[in-house]
Amino acid sequence: MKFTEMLEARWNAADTLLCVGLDPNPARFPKALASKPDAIYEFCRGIVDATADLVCAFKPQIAYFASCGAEKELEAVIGYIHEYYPAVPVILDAKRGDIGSTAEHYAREAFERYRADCVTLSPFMGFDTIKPYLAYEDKGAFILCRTSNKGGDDIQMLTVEGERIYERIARLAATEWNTSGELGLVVGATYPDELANVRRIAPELPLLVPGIGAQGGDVDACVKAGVTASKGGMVINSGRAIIYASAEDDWKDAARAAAVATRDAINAARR
Ligand SMILES: O=C(O)c1cc(=O)[nH]c(=O)n1[C@@H]1O[C@H](COP(=O)(O)O)[C@@H](O)[C@H]1O
Repeated sequence: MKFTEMLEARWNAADTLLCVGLDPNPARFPKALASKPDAIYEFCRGIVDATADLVCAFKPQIAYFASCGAEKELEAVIGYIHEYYPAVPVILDAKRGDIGSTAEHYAREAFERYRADCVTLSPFMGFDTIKPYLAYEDKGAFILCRTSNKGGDDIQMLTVEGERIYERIARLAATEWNTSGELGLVVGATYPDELANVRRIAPELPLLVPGIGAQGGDVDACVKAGVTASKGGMVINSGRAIIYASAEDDWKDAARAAAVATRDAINAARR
């Protein structure tokens, strides 16, 4: 099944646009896990089990695993999601971008080694660096467009040939770059005006929207700005605000409660 079909099916079946970000930071783990050798895997598995019915996707961030030498745990977490929650797509947040011959290896890493359904990519080096991922016809890729951080202004807001760079990226991803039909865009919840603009340029593309929760993005504003005509089309990510809702013994229940509240706030905003 293609990534976009899987996402569409999940949006409809579970009635949720929430994505939980798996950004495991041992310094913030519950005390009960701190001394365990497989703490990263156990933490992610606990969060996955506590929230899977509430999400349209999980988004593991590769740096949190790689910085701890925990690539095997990342493989295992993604394998666990596929085995126990096969309807939930996994977006590997790797933000890759390199020349084609190297990109082929990054694509293999994401889709064959880690078995992700989708990956995040930087468009900075141009279309030939995106192409190797599109060769995996069923797999998705979210292209960075208008990122949630302040420094995103430095380049993404520059005007070139009458349009902002983020607008050009949105237009390319919606048209000539989208040869597989599996592209989406990353747009921060922290910039609802630009989010609305991206939605005008790309009326149907899936949008991965980080920046609610710990980064303070407004749920209501971002949902109203980013939904498609049929009130969907968004993968709204929250990481820290959900996965670190408690560091006590109730960490799984607290993560679930935070995820329920976030999913419900998103759904209230789109109805
Ligand atoms: O591509 C991303 O996921 C991403 C893009 C962006 O513009 N801003 C952004 O915060 N992210 C990622 O989204 C997650 C946000 O996590 P929280 O701020 O904890 O909800 C992190 O994994 C970031 O790396």
